[in-house]
Amino acid sequence: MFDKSTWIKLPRSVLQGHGVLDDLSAAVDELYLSGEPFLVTSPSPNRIAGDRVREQFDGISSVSLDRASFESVERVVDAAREADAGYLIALGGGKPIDVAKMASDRLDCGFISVPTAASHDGIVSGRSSIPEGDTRHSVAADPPLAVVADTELLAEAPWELTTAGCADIISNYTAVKDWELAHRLKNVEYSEYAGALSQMTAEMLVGSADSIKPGLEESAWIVTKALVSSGVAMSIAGSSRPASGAEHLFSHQLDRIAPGSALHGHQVGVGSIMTEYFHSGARGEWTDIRDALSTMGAPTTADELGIDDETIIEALTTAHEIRDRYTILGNGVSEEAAIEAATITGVI
Ligand SMILES: NC(=O)C1=CN([C@@H]2O[C@H](COP(=O)(O)OP(=O)(O)OC[C@H]3O[C@@H](n4cnc5c(N)ncnc54)[C@H](O)[C@@H]3O)[C@@H](O)[C@H]2O)C=CC1
Ligand SMILES: O=C(CO)COP(=O)(O)O
Ligand SMILES: [Zn+2]
Repeated sequence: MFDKSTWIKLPRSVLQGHGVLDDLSAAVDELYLSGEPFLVTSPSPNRIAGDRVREQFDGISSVSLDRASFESVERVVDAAREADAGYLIALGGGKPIDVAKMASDRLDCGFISVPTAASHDGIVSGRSSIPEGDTRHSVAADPPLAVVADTELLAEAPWELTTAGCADIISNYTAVKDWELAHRLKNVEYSEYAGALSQMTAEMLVGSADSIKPGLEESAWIVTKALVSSGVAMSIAGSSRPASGAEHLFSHQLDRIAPGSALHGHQVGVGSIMTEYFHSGARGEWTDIRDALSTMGAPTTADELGIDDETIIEALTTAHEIRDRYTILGNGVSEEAAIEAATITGVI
């Protein structure tokens, strides 16, 4: 008997372009939702674009969060219940979007993703990435019902947020290699479609590197398209595997031991240089990853991340502990091997 089955969940609408934030209520109308909207945001996005949302949804209740945590999810669930919300609107970077994604799952309602930064590929994905104690949970949740990505707003965000988005996409190269490795060695389920889409997304972004420059709205356009595509790859896979390998484990570990030091995308980019070295050796493709990051203005060294060498080595040697996800790090790299990789690649 043929017993395979899959359920791919994707957004119904993706609006991307200049000024589309003002079409948010029209996009919501198209979804035939019932009940009141509830806004989930964080301080800077709220200051920058909160009023443009409030103008379209009279009297909308909201919560502004400082961090992504299970406690923040509970706060949103309680406040949204109190406001009798029918659906959530997530406005901001990766953190409010991840929290709203998980809260909407708990509340059994939909949410709309309104990114204010092209900084991460969780804009569209059906995963929520939430730290807790010594681990990091990649929680299955429904993807947004709609995504409203205003390239005018995204282009006005600090440039480093856009370079973080570029680096989150470039890290797909090593994430896919880790996934293939886990498939070969551990029989982890692998999707050719999701793997190919994720890799192609990284290749297309690198191919457009010359058009990714500060002050160009087209940059926000190109990067956001790539972030959407990478999120779709995660939805096809039903896992963050296509976009999250050992370089993400390294970044999650940095979040634990050096919280708030650097942006998620920048950390995974630097991680990718070193994990590519582990995959293919001194003459391997790590130089391509480093050069692509550097062309787009993303950090390639510990110094540029603002993190000291010892912390980089600690994160690299302990990254495999953060979650049960087989990668090139296997059961852990030794301190000597980590120092050699970080030194040869110029990270430290
Ligand atoms: N669920 C998923 O599939 C994925 C989740 N993530 C998660 O997303 C998070 C990383 O996303 P980030 O956006 O880097 O984090 P973030 O939400 O903390 O944003 C970074 C900073 O940029 C500020 N910001 C956002 N938009 C701005 C604007 N227009 N102008 C000025 N400041 C602005 C925020 O207030 C914050 O201080 C991590 O927690 C990561 O684990 C990342 C990728 C995929
Ligand atoms: O950041 C991600 C993809 O870019 C996904 O996050 P996780 O590593 O938590 O699954
Ligand atoms: Zn990421």
